Amino acid sequence: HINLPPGPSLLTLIRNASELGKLKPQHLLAKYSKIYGPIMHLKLGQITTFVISSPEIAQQVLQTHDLFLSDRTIPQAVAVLDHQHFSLPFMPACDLWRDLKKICKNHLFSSKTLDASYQLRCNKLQDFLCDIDRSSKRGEAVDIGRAAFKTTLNFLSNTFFSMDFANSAGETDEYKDIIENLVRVIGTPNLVDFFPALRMFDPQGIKGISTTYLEKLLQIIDSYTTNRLKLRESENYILKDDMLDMLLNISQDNGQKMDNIKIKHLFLDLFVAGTDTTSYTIERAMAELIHNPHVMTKAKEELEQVIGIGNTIDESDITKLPYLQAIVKETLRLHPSAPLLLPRKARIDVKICGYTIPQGSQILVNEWAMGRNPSIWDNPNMFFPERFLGSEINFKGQYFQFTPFGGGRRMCPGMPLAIRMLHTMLGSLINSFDWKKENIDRDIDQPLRAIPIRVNKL
Ligand code: HEM
Repeated sequence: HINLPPGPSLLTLIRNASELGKLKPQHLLAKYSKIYGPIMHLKLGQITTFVISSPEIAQQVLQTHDLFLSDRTIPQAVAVLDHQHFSLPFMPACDLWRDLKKICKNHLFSSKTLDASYQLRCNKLQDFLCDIDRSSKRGEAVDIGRAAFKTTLNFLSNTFFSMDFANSAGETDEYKDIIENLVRVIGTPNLVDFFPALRMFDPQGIKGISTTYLEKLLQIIDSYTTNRLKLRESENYILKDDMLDMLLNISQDNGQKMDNIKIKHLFLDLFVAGTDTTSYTIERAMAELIHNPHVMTKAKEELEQVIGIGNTIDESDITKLPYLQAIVKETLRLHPSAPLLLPRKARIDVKICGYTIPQGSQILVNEWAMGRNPSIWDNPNMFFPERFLGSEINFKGQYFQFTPFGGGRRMCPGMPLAIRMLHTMLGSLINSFDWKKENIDRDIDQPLRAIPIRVNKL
């Protein structure tokens, strides 16, 4: 006997489908949750989806039943060029996934590795501030999302390959185009995923777009890997402190664990998962700060006291800056860059709150809706970092009202690097410049353009 929770009928779903043009999926699902409750189901074509929007039920998914709910549904946008077989975020929780996750935890994102590549990121932070200084001298507005994207991309390409990917505005735009298109097509509800018979027709053109951009990025990564392999053949080659040499060493020692194909697909996922999320968070944080000048002032006061006005933030300063940390948390609460986390899939039938989640169904945790729920947060729509001061809530996956990096086995492995990038970039933007919005009538939800004014060091 299968006991499903309530949910909208097929007719309601079809009727509301047109709203998806105006509303994002998480907004529409939040509207449904208000009607049908914190665990509801939607059946469309071959996929039954469960949407969770309460911390207690999120805990059941991300912790209690994590073992059986840790596979993924694979969107067709990912199932091209064999990527589904190698994709860390989308493969099921299989042996290869366990190996890759272990490599991420113990090697790629360990404190030791991140400390070793710290100087490379410092240099990129200086380039970021120089770019903004140039705009400041010209009195020009900065497109914050684009500037943060360029720096995040170069943080990652230096941490991975010891080199800049984006040297010019043209290169930045090329990578931004590739990664934004991939994130968009992977996140777009695709009719083919619900009605596989439509696969041949690719009615929304999603497969075509994702093939084009995945191919481009795989080729770029492949050329860097091939180049490095040639360099490593030389007798006097000195190993670099980056992730590529670390993975090539693992592959040399154990070709079954790691090889060039796995390396290529892994880096692709790390670039796609790491750049858009981090730069979006920086852009939203700056939009909130410019909109809430008293928060900006308080953040500047803390930075002035701890590191001195106009100085650049060091990764080791982060723990001394509780208000800056609270700003990052508050931004992730209101603007989670993965608003529905990533879809999970039930390996077997699982019982939650007396309801059955049948094997094969998809589970979405609506992080966005929980972040704005008035029964969880006082004045949820207010940007109020103070709510996190003196609170033990963090984003490490144990507080289920706030899991912007997910939780359980599938939690984000890039979080330690994301934390370093977010705080140093945001802290330096606040401490080195005053900011004026280019167009005060522009809505807070729109992409941010702001004019920097360099602050003088004391
Ligand atoms: C603000 C920054 C970031 C946010 C908010 C974020 C958020 C997330 C979330 C919500 C998930 C899904 C977790 C789940 O299913 O429970 C995830 C997975 C993942 N993230 Fe991140 N992420 C960020 C940065 C990064 C960075 C910098 C990297 C790597 C360079 C990265 C790599 C990954 C990977 C590989 C996965 C898949 C893990 C798996 O399926 O086992 N992320 N991230």
